[in-house]
Amino acid sequence: MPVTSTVERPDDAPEGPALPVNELFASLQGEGKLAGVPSTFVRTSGCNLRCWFCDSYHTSWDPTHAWMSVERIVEEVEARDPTHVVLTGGEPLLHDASATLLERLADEGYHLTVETNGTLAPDAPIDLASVSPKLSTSTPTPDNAPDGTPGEWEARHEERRIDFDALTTLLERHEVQLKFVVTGPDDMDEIESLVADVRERADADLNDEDVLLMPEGRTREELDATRNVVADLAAEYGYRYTPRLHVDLWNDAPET
Ligand SMILES: C[S@@+](CC[C@H](N)C(=O)[O-])C[C@H]1O[C@@H](n2cnc3c(N)ncnc32)[C@H](O)[C@@H]1O
Ligand SMILES: Nc1nc2[nH]cc(C(=O)O)c2c(=O)[nH]1
Ligand code: SF4
Ligand SMILES: [Mg+2]
Repeated sequence: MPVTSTVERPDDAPEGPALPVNELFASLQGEGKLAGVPSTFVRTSGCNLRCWFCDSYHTSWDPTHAWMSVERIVEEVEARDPTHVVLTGGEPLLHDASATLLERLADEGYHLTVETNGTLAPDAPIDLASVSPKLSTSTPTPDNAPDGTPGEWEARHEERRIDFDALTTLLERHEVQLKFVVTGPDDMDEIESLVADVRERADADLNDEDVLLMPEGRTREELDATRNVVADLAAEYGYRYTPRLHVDLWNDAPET
């Protein structure tokens, strides 16, 4: 199992700014306040966290990818003729070249969403920062980690998962949605406390309608166990519920 937090750049990577790309595809935005909007997705590989439930295993626990120059990525995006582009991962903001890509895509006039775990806040043009801070229930343990032995990742994940400086910087610079992966009612105290802390520290407002509860689940069957529980929690606490449309529609098949 790889234990690197980023992915090595090989000698034969393209010259200049380039990114390790796990997949690039057109679909509907499945999550958040833009759910349902046709969008082109660029998924980078490599993550600084290791959520036990990560639905993108091949960008975190076992990263696979091809290195693509930023110019080639822009061409592949243009070929799909989108209005909305979503940069995701893995953790896309780990890579310096993500800012370069976002600048190039902003020049082309696309609406840019970045899906991020909220531990990094580089200066980059972002129309919607879709921030998913990781709760304590995301931490890998020997019982739930994909290979049963999280080893050093349990401590590393726990230490890194919340960075208030990054969270407040994102909120002050961009339109933000905070999208929590919810496993059940026991997550709510932590969410309430995190939202209160962010509000206290940030020089920008965070409305309840921009706090989203998303059911944990990689498959339709897993969502069957969480969807209604989480929808009821959203109604009870006054936060927004977000579905996982790509799981409901396509069971999270690759390139959806
Ligand atoms: C694979 S992550 C990539 C972006 C970034 N690393 C992050 O975690 O926000 C994309 C989105 O999927 C969510 N996600 C990952 N695994 C999930 C699961 N098993 N159930 C629900 N959401 C999940 C993340 O919280 C995030 O909102
Ligand atoms: N359709 C679709 N919508 C998404 N929204 C966020 C995604 C992600 O993996 O970041 C995602 C994804 O993987 N597929
Ligand atoms: S932060 Fe995102 S990409 Fe990284 S392990 Fe967690 S869900 Fe997966
Ligand atoms: Mg996904």
